Amino acid sequence: MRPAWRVADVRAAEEALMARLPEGTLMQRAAAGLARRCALLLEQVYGAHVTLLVGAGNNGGDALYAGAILARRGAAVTAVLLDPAKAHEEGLQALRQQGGRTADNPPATIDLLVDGIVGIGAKGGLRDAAAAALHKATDRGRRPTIVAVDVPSGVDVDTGDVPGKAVQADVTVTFGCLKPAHVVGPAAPLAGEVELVDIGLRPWLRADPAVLVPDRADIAEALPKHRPTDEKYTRGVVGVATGSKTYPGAAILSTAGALAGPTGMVRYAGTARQYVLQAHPSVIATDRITDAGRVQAWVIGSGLGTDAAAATALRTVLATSLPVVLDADALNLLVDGAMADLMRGRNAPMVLTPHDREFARLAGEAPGPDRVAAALKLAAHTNAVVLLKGDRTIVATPSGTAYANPTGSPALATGGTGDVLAGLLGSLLAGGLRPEVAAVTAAYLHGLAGREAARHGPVAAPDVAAALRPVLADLASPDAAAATHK
Ligand SMILES: NC(=O)C1=CN([C@@H]2O[C@H](COP(=O)(O)OP(=O)(O)OC[C@H]3O[C@@H](n4cnc5c(N)ncnc54)[C@H](OP(=O)(O)O)[C@@H]3O)[C@@H](O)[C@H]2O)[C@@H](O)CC1
Ligand SMILES: Nc1ncnc2c1ncn2[C@@H]1O[C@H](COP(=O)(O)OP(=O)(O)O)[C@@H](O)[C@H]1O
Ligand SMILES: [K+]
Repeated sequence: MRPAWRVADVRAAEEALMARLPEGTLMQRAAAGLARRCALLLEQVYGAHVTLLVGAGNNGGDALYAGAILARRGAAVTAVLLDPAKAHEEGLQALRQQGGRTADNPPATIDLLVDGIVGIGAKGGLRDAAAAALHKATDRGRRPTIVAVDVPSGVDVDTGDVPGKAVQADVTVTFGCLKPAHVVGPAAPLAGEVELVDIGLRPWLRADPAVLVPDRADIAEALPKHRPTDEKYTRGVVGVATGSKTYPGAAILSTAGALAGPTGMVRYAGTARQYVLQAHPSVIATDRITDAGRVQAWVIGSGLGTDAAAATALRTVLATSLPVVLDADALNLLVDGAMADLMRGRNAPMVLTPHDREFARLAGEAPGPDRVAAALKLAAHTNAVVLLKGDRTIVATPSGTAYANPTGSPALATGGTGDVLAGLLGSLLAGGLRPEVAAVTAAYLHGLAGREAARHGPVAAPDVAAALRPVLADLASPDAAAATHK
């Protein structure tokens, strides 16, 4: 897992580390890493045109020192100082010593633009002067490559919110550790590719990380391995109570998701039985949950409806002592609080899988700018693991741990993909994974499947279910456990 820390924790670690080092050491380390990446992005450093947007703090200092290194190697470096009186003095001196210059406006030619406007000291969206300079530097025939220093300026570093104008970077070079804005919320895609430069901070980061990001090896390790002694029941059986006469597609899609998972059998219980059997002959299907036979976990909700029969189905599932995935209409049925006693009485794990509108109905308010905090709050309140869907799906546990999925793809923004996710998640739960591990694994695989499906053209939900197979095959290959997230 790759951890991300909040600003206050980064500041505390920085202070502890700086106390043992000569002044300026950390900035030198940061600037060296930044300059190295900038040089790699330029075809040739000598003669390249580099512009630095330099703000009032140390973020601008990093940019100036990196600019000095590039200028020493022959780049034509121009610094646009957004607040000349507050620009990092020693950094500016270093740049000038290497032949760099300052200008009021971005020059006509820019190969590489370095965003040193603001880093972890940011408050609110980009200020007008910074936004205007950014506009002048980027709104031109050939947009320069943009490297953000530490974070793309204008984002909220702790939440990943983007409250106003912000930089869209191609690459972000960050120092010491990841921050939440690199991995959650609308800020994450603005960071582009994120490179973490080691400045020696890690041993001093003593607080719990704000959020954890799984990589490929984590997922490969979490997946249950088939054993030669296995038979269908030892691999776990998942029960799927989804769909209805009105929405049979949801039943087909959630069972498709479940069939791609690790369990040895999928049981379906509901009024879309005939449709499910037609689509998936290996499913054992009944009309009612009470007739379904033994399972190790239930998935309930997608396309179920919210009528009396749906409420009875939900009560039946909640009354079991089995792990349960609550999706879509099952979440809507929880809103009026009629099931609150049943929820409270449960010892077995529950995973709630809301999208933003379902979250708002359930929590009484939209997730808002801090999606991690919102998901954690609902998880604590319901004593369930919450999987809050989105580009960077969040998984939050009642005990306060949060994960951010890195594999999301906009290709998944199409009807029915959530049903596939719920089925897969149920299978992972029935396969014996802890609920948060099942949720993180399902979101990761689902995102990869969205990407895989998108390689072949426009994506519909059945394509995502089908793409889970090559994705799982790839992960199960012997070298997957050693690989890191690409
Ligand atoms: N931590 C570490 O280990 C290391 C940290 N390092 C580096 O230091 C950086 C943090 O530096 P920092 O503390 O000086 O703050 P920083 O982000 O430059 O911002 C300061 C100024 O920006 C302004 N400003 C605020 N909001 C704004 C907005 N929305 N739009 C425009 N401007 C805005 C505001 O100005 P003011 O209000 O004062 O006029 C404020 O004073 C960090 O990100 C990393 O790059 C590395 O060198 C080494 C190791
Ligand atoms: N822009 C996006 N980028 C990445 N993933 C997305 C995006 N939009 C939606 N998704 C994913 O697609 C799925 C949609 O689920 P959901 O909203 O429940 O759809 P449905 O109810 O139609 O099945 C979720 O897994 C969500 O994380
Ligand atoms: K920046």
